[in-house]
Amino acid sequence: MKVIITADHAGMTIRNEVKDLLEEMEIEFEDVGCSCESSVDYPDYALPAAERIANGEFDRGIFICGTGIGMSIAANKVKGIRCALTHDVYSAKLTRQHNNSNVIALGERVIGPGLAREIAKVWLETEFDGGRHANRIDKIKTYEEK
Ligand SMILES: O=C(CO)[C@H](O)[C@H](O)[C@H](O)COP(=O)(O)O
Repeated sequence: MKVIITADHAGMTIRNEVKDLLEEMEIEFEDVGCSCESSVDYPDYALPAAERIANGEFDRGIFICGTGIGMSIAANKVKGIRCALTHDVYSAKLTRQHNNSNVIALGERVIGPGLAREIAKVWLETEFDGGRHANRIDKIKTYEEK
């Protein structure tokens, strides 16, 4: 699995926690910024990172901002992206099993780094259930093709 990570200025602590987790799990990843503490605009990071998942360069993404909302709205504009804003472990598991989410968004002004790590770990470890859930995702894909 190859994972792309991005964060705006409000997500740097969780970004570093997630990078530590990925190293521990020996999962290949690329961190595409932001690289500074000054204010940046989350679409400038979410949209290109999401495109690199949609084009097959990466399998999954973990996008972090203050609430996770801006990153998730932007990521979900990219065809083929199913980004789940996830602030609890149960949803992290279910969004893999049922939605086959390929991105999670996390909000550093909402949850702490410890919970973010647990959410990311469960999300990375959980497989898609397929079956009836695949039919539902196919309906989203059909809509995207219109
Ligand atoms: O998009 C967001 C809110 O939905 C993100 O949380 C941003 O990180 C946030 O808006 C940044 O806010 P700031 O006041 O510019 O630091």
